[in-house]
Amino acid sequence: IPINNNTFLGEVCLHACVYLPSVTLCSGIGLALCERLLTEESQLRLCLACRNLQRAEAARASLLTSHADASVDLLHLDVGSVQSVLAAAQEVKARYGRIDFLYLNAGIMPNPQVNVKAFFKGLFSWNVINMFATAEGLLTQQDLVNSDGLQEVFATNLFGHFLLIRELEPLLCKTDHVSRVVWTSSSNARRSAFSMEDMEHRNGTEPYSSSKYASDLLSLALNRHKNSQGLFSSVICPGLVMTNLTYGILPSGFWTLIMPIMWLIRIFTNTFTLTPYNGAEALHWLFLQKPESLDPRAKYHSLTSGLGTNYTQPRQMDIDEGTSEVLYSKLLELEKVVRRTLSESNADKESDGQ
Ligand SMILES: NC(=O)C1=CN([C@@H]2O[C@H](COP(=O)(O)OP(=O)(O)OC[C@H]3O[C@@H](n4cnc5c(N)ncnc54)[C@H](OP(=O)(O)O)[C@@H]3O)[C@@H](O)[C@H]2O)C=CC1
Ligand SMILES: CC(C)=CCC[C@@H](C)[C@H]1CC[C@H]2C3=C(CC[C@]12C)[C@@]1(C)CCC(=O)[C@@H](C)[C@@H]1CC3
Repeated sequence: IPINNNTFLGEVCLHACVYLPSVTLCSGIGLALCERLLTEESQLRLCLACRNLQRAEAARASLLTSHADASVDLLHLDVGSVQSVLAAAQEVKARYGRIDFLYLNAGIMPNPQVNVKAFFKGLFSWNVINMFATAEGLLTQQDLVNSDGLQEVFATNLFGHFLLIRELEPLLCKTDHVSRVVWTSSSNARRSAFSMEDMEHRNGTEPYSSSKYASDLLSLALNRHKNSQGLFSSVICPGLVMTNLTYGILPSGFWTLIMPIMWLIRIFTNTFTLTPYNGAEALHWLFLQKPESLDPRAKYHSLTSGLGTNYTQPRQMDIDEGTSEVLYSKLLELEKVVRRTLSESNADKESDGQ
């Protein structure tokens, strides 16, 4: 089945398996991306990996409404749980022979707090555009420890994805085939929010910013280690998109009030993509690119002009090889620890059951 006009996947392919770790019920950047990919290439085989199968079923139904012949599989995956990631990866390996695209889209920002004073100070400063694009200095979150003993934001936004890639290496790293992983990072990613001594961000108040910076570093390391095995990694920022994540930052009535202002600001700020469709621009654009033509040090931004035209722009990330290598080694170490802990606790459960 010819799957698209781009040569990087080969002229003929049995099926393209595009794998998406999260989709929100009839909304969100993940679902918008699925819509756009199916519009681009109806022969794709999508697998929606979601923690809530009811919502996943609804997302699937909405995709099939507009693409009746599409092939859309579902998979249960809570990317914030080690056990769930391992089980989901087993299932993927049993179902599919290869993966062309792995979109790492799941992300959380729990208990966000806006620094109102900093917002009004920023509003009347030269930094105002940057503040609206990155929320630098505006947002803090309260993180929790999950049942694996990991910080929840780190586990969901970074480590679960890392573990998934590690587990899926047999499908992603094939010498005769090119695979792609795409991280939905953020322009909120900031070097100063990340500390190698505290990569889980146990002691800070910006776990979201820290986890997104870590994903930027990890993508660089993955390219260094895996390009020779046919795996290519890229990073995007969708801009400011109105989704559940953003609505969760302020009370809903407040958003209704400021929405007209947001649309007004959008005329001057191309990072205000606002709709999930626009936010998925860079994800969709990457789907059409040859991996060798991409810059491993660039973050690809979805942007929308004042006139409403969508485009993708690469911007250099504030990352370096040395730091990315140290993070990669630390993640491999942590992987060993969580695997050992999990097998010990499974052994304990078995002996308790006997
Ligand atoms: N909105 C924005 O302005 C920006 C968003 N981003 C990033 O874009 C990505 C998508 O977010 P967005 O669409 O905005 O927000 P949504 O909250 O709409 O989507 C986040 C998705 O992640 C899923 N998810 C969260 N935790 C898990 C988990 N443990 N296991 C599996 N899936 C999970 C959610 O599932 P469920 O449906 O079950 O809740 C949801 O579908 C995130 O990584 C976010 O950080 C980056 C920059 C800006
Ligand atoms: C009136 C008050 C006190 C605040 C209203 C505006 C902010 C809530 C708003 C300004 C910049 C926005 C922003 C994001 C969320 C909402 C803002 C803080 C993001 C953090 C959402 C998630 C991301 O990853 C970023 C890229 C966004 C950057 C800008």
